Amino acid sequence: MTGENTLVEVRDLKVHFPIKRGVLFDRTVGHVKAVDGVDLRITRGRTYGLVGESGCGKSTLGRALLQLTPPTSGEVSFDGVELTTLAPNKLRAMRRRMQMIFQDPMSSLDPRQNVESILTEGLQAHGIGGDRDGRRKIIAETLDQVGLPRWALSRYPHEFSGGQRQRIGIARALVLGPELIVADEPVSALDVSIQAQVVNLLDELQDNLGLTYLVIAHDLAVVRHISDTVGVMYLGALVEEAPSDRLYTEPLHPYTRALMSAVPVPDPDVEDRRERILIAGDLPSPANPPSGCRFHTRCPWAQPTRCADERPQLREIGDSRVACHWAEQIASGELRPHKVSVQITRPAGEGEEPSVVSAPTEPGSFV
Ligand SMILES: Nc1ncnc2c1ncn2[C@@H]1O[C@H](COP(=O)(O)OP(=O)(O)OP(=O)(O)O)[C@@H](O)[C@H]1O
Repeated sequence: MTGENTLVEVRDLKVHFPIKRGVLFDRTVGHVKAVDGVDLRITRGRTYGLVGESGCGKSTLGRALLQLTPPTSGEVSFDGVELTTLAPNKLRAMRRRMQMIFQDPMSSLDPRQNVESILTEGLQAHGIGGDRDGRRKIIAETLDQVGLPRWALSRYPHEFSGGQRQRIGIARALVLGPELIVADEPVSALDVSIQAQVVNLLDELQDNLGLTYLVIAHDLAVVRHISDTVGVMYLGALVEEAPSDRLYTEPLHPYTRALMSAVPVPDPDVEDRRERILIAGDLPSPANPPSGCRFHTRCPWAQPTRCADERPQLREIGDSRVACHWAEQIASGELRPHKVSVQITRPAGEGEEPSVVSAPTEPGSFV
């Protein structure tokens, strides 16, 4: 049952894209299983961060949640209303309450429209604000909220810096008074110095307006700062979900452990001696995912039983949810990793190049 504070609930969501072949007649020869059975809940007023490497299905999940990409199966409820079966006119009205922010505002903003026109468009489409004066009032408030000056209204997207353009993108979403914002890589196109400003703005807007966020990012640092809960995706499915701090201090799934081991540590001494878990092999194709646990082909802890033939479901361990048959035994050290390289970066001495030393892992050395 949907809890009182749950704004979004996703159940067994799948998005399979057909792979077509043929010159005269399109033949479906397979499916890219971009999202393949995701369950998650987003609490009202909170931020859910979604991480995972490129191609794991994060953007497709975000778009399917907003019904911008039609799901193949599964359910998405928003404030208790099932979206997947909603009549198009009702869905349109619902869309005002769910907005999206994109990675690259330059490609998502029409270069021929000035800022006023960009912000007016949505208001008109949804019949918000009444007459011109009413709309202007809403737009002026929105500009204040995102920290853009009034003179911005008559300017065009190319006249702004990357950070300011992202503020325009945020204003375009905000002007409609949404409750949920799906932010797909909101800062990854920006200079590092600007990223923090935009992340802080999103934080501030959440505090002031009670917004709920789904933030999609490959950068674990961005997600950690902003998220209450983080979900880790691998090949179309969640492998772990936990309160943000818990995920970073006690990752339980082997894939999460590997991702975390790649995050730089601010202390240079620790950083120099930091061990990295290297995941073997390439990301398998989502058109032909491995049987059983999708990660078993690359997992340093893969076991001869269960992993290859039994797909692990997300199950609760403490306040995390983990899709690994062996999570407890891995956490306790009972199971040791195998055939893994640990990489230690040695700092360069004077006149030397920094060197990377790879060595076979002592069993359990990074448990
Ligand atoms: N419209 C589409 N038609 C066919 N395949 C698609 C389509 N959109 C995405 N895919 C495929 O689905 C998989 C997941 O893509 P998606 O963009 O959701 O991943 P992602 O984790 O957001 O990656 P990135 O960060 O690179 O965008 C990829 O293999 C991608 O090629």
